[in-house]
Parts: sequence; C-alpha cells; structure tokens
Amino acid sequence: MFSAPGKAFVAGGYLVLDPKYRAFVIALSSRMYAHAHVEKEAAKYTEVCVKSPQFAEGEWCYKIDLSRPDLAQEIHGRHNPFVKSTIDVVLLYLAPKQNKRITITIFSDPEYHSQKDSTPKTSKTGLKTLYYHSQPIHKVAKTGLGSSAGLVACLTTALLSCFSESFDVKKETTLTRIHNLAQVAHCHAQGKIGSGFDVAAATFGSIVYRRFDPQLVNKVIESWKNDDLVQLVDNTDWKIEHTKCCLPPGIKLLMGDIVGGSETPKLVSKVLEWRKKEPERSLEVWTHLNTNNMRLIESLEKLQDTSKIQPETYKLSLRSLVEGNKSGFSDVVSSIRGIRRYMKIMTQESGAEIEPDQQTELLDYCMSLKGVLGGVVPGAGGYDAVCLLVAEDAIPEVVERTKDLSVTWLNLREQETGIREEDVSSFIGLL
Ligand SMILES: Nc1ncnc2c1ncn2[C@@H]1O[C@H](COP(=O)(O)OP(=O)(O)O)[C@@H](O)[C@H]1O
Ligand SMILES: C[C@@](O)(CCOP(=O)(O)OP(=O)(O)O)CC(=O)O
Repeated sequence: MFSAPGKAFVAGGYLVLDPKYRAFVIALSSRMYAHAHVEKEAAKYTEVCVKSPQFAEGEWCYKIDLSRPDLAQEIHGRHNPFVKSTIDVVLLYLAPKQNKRITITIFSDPEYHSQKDSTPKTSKTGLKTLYYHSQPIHKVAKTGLGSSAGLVACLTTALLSCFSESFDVKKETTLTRIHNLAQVAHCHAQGKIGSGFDVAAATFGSIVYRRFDPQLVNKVIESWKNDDLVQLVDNTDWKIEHTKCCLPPGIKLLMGDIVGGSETPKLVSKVLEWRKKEPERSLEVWTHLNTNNMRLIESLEKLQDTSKIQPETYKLSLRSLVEGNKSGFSDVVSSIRGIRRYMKIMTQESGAEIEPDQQTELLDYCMSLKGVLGGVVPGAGGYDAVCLLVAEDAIPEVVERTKDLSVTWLNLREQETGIREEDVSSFIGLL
C-alpha cells in the first residue's frame, strides 16, 4: 500500500505558472492511499478495477486488450477521468505483454472532502477513521487539498508496483518516474497543462517548486506513443525544481476552511488577462511579490539552521513568540506582510477576488494574535480557505480567539514526506 499527501500552496500562486518563478508548497498529514492486489492469469484480456469504497458508485473497472490498450472500456459505463487517464498512461509507458487482473482500492483521509452526508467508520485497530459518503465522488464538495493530484500520484505508484519485482519508492529515480507519469496523467485527465505544483507536492512532499515546460507534456499527449512517453519519463531533463523545504521546529501550519467557494479557473483567467493588458504594471507587482515569496522561503530556511546551530537561542525566541514578541521571527512576519500587500494589489487591479475584503479582515485579525507569524489566502486565493503559520504552543489560544468567526480549523499538520509505503495493518476492517 502506498500513499500521497495533500497540499497547502503557501506562496507563489499564479507566478508558478511561469517557469521564471518558484513557489512554496507544504505537504499535509491528510493522505490518499492505494492498495494493490494482483492476480496473474492467462486470460484473454487485462482487467484493472479501481475501487473507492468511500463514495457511492465508487468502482471503475476497465477491460483492456493489451494489443489495443487505447480502446479500454469501463464495464459499468462510468467515468472517472483521473482514474482512466492514469491507467492509460501507465500502460502506454510499460507496454506489458502478459495479462493480469489488478484490483486497486483507494482510501482518502477525512480532510479532503466535506463531511456532509457521510458516516465515519473506524478500522479494527482503531488507528484509522474514514468517512463514507452517500454521494458519488464528483458530487462531494472538496476542501482544496488537491484530491485529484493525490489520487493520480498514489494510483500511478500502485500500478507501477504491480509490474515490478523490486519497487522502492525511497529511490530518487523511482520517485522521478512516478512524478513524470503522474504529471502526464493529470494533465491528460484535466485536458489542460497547469503548473503541476499539486502533483509535485503529492509526490515529493513539502517543496520549493519550479514548473516544467508545458510543451514537453503536450507533445507526448498529442503523439501518444510508447517511445515518446518513455523518452519523456526516463531520458528527458524536465528542468523542474523540487527542493525540500519545511517549516522550522515549533512552527505549525493551521488550515482554516471558510464557508464559501471560488472557481480557480475564473480567477486564473482574470489574472492572466490583467497580465496581458498591463504588462509593465503586472511585471512590477509580480517582481515585488516574488521578492517577498523568496524572502519567506529564505527566512524559513534560516530559522531551520538557527534551530540546529543555536538551539537554546531558538527555543527562547519561540517562547517569546508565544508571549507575543515576534522579533526573533521578523523576516518571516515582514515577508508574509509583503506577500499579502502585493496579493491585495493584484486583487484590486485585476478584479480577481484573490484576497477579498472578508479574508483581509480575518487575516489581519489572526496576524494580531500572539504566536501567529502570518497568514495568507492559499493557492489561487478566494473564499475557500486561509492558512496561518503559528507557534505550536499558541494554537489553543488562536483557536479560542477565533471560535466565533467564520473559519473552521482543519485537523491537519505539515507532514513533509511525499509518496511513501504504508503499513496495511492500520486498515484492517476497512479493506
Ligand atoms: N478518493 C477518490 N476516489 C476516486 N476518485 C477521486 C478521489 N478523489 C478525487 N478523485 C477524482 O478527482 C476528481 C476531483 O478532481 P478536481 O476537480 O481536479 O479536484 P481537486 O482540486 O481536489 O484535485 C474527482 O471528480 C474524481 O474524478
Ligand atoms: C493559480 C495557481 O497558481 C494555483 C491554484 O492553486 P489552488 O491550490 O487554489 O488550486 P486548486 O487545487 O486547483 O483549487 C494555478 C496553478 O498553478 O495551476
């Protein structure tokens, strides 16, 4: 069994669409899991069944003739573009000769979806609680952790593992292969090439990310040839960057769910329109925004170093932070203020509601609380969520002081690892 984490996109929304800029994505403790079971048999066709028992009608089974895998059909007539595309891409890449029956079971942690109309069920060991929804997956509201990226990343991993005797996700080459295949599958399913930060975080964990050239993936999707895909996945420099980066000790991420929603594609198209219409002004805003994004990353790295080199000094600064003295963390505080200032300018000048007034008010209030380094509207922004960087010991007070506001803090924390192997025994009773 393998799993992939959800994400919080803390810095670099929009800019990450351009490979000139880098972004910071935090991997979260909510994960998506894929368990594979393989039966080798001399059947006339290959069968891949993907089950997602937490959702109504959550079963997609494909009968595949290995000489024409492009003609694979779902036997109930159901559609799950992300499942189908992942199977298509992995089979095009592997071009297997021997038929197999594969069953893959998907589980997802509670924070990915709204828990409305769902029932909890706990494993025999009591270690795992999952929510079972009365609606099919496409009708259940998402919270923005990147469910499709998590699904594609862990399904790609589980499928690859079915065709390899010595599969090891701890190896860098294996992770890169998973990442490259998952990016192709995700783009193909979406019908467009995004920046891919969500797939990269699902694979590599908390990272500073620079995107790939969309043409690389476009060409392979157009040609749909095994040779081209193998060349792209195993022998091409994607020129991406995925440098590990995580929060310093004692600093935690709080993700707040806001009642409301935004449509990312609409926000993105408004911002890109503004960029076209006002090239000079938008470049100026993006340059300032990028300076602050990079300052945030650098200051977090510096704190990480201080915590190792001068642990006592660091502990004292953390304690002062909880008491309301933020001076040991002033670079983080001022870079987050800078990020927000330019996100707000982008909101006002592009007309895209990236940091709407309602969010500004909430974030300003949260940033005035003891122990809070800062907060942003993550990703594309809008009315979906906020995230804060907070001293761990200040969290109970932050929760208390925001209890009457329109925000629900999710039960999440940073978990910096990307794809990893899981112990299936925690799922006994659910599998
Ligand atoms: N647990 C799951 N089981 C099966 N399919 C899933 C699951 N989670 C996500 N998906 C697929 O991903 C789609 C959601 O993708 P998308 O709309 O891009 O949302 P997100 O922003 O969360 O990635 C679902 O409609 C479904 O096709
Ligand atoms: C604007 C963006 O840079 C980031 C969007 O980030 P979100 O995390 O808001 O996205 P969804 O998970 O699709 O809702 C577009 C991109 O990079 O693809």
